[in-house]
Amino acid sequence: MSRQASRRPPTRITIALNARQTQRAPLLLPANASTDPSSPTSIRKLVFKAAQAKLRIGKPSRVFVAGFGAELVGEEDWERGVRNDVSLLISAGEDYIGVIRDAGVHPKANPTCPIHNLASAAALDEHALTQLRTTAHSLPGLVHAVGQPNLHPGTKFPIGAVFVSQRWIHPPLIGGDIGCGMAWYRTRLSRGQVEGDRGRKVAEKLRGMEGAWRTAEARERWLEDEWGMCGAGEEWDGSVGTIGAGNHFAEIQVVEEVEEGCGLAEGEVVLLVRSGSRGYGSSILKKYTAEGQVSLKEDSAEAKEYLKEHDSACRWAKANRNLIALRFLSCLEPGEPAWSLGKKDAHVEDIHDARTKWPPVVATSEDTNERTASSPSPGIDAYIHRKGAAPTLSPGTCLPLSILPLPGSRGTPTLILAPQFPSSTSRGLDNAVSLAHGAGRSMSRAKALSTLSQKYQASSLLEPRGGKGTWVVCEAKDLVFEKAAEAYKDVEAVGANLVAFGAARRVGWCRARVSYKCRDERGGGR
Ligand SMILES: Nc1nc2c(ncn2[C@@H]2O[C@H](COP(=O)(O)O)[C@@H](O)[C@H]2O)c(=O)[nH]1
Ligand SMILES: [Mn+2]
Repeated sequence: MSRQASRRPPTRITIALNARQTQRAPLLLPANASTDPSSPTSIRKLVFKAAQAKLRIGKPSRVFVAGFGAELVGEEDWERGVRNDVSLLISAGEDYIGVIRDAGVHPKANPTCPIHNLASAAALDEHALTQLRTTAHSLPGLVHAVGQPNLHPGTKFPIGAVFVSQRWIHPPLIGGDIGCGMAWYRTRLSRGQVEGDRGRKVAEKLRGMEGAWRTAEARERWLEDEWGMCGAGEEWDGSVGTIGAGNHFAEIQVVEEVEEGCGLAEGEVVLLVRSGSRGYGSSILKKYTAEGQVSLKEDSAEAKEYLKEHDSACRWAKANRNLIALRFLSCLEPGEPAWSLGKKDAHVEDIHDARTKWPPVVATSEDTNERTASSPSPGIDAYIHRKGAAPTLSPGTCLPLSILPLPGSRGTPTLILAPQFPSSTSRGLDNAVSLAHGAGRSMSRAKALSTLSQKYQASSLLEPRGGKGTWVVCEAKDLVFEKAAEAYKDVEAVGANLVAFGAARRVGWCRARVSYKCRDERGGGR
């Protein structure tokens, strides 16, 4: 077991008999258990062993996810299906028993919901496409679905997808990382200070980013914005200012090329932060899906509460990104007065707001209140659910955001995209006023770990080579491979899809010099 794996918390699941679901038992899965069912240390073996001992099932042979009925067969199924608090039903060979508990989920609820697929044939993942179609046609109230070119499979619902609904809200289509987004922050560093071997020195300076920031009072103050407090209590607020798991990162990038007037300048050094609402967002998702429900009726008390909490988590996520940036920039630019004040306003951010009018109304800068001729009818209230996608309109004003980042991976470029609203896309309606917010995975984490750890020495993935790559701070060995550049789709192809569709223009690109994921702050070096 690696040192890092032993430090990761175990996954809490429940196992139950498929044939008699009242017979159940809790089970803790160690972090180093493998999702590969053929491995001697597989989760499947642990689950079967526990089922024999605790549930007294003679010959367990099949496993289903309770409430969904999805069978866990291959490695990808195990990787997607096993999460904290999931209930697995163990079968002795019989088919899944039980109703699909999702409130309002009917296979033909929406047979006519239009689906726009922005991905080219080369990037298509059949499983993700099936999830996109099934979701669009089964959840109530969906009026529009979009597969972005970063489309890839999720546990049940796809990632890199946008779903627009009326009268219904579907929290799982947003997921647990509510408000996950990106922001570029200006730095005062010059290109020369981060180029080549100097990048290593910059990486060395990045310390003190892990763990709680300052005191509980300081964190509470940080979580106050123009609308008041968005703090969620110490259990969650303790992690504000930390990057967290998943594909989150903070990266020092040089703007290699950019069109004038976009808000970034060629040659400048920027910090790109990607993070979300950490444990707070996932606690909200859990709360509203605890009974296995997927859909909330817009006028229900639950839906109203969810929206309130969703908005608060979006504000929390934004405060989190700002604080991460503060922590980084105060290492890099000690004494910089703007940073000692805390918040620096020179940044571009994708802002999440679920509510909108449908069809969307793209405002012009001349008059943000007047509808453009392109919007065919006064909109009706709708909800845009984005997972792995970013909005292209600023909430409130409905003005187009000038630029959005499209990060590839720690070793490949981040494209600078300008959202477009041509009539060929019905003024942004076809792509649901959203763009892919990353290249997306081409390999599951498990596959990346098993194949890339055979192919590369970890150290070779942590340094730039031949003008490519970046200095990487990633002191968790598994993550070196799971997040290697090869585990992601080709960002240029994903960007080209968006451009070909008419959803964006490529106005420039950045290359990372230092990419920060996590540091072992208990004394270990790289
Ligand atoms: N520039 C970087 N891009 C990265 C890194 N790790 C992942 N990524 C890209 O961003 C998205 C993350 O999206 P998510 O919704 O899956 O969180 C991912 O698809 C990659 O394309 C990185 O270290 N640097
Ligand atoms: Mn996220």
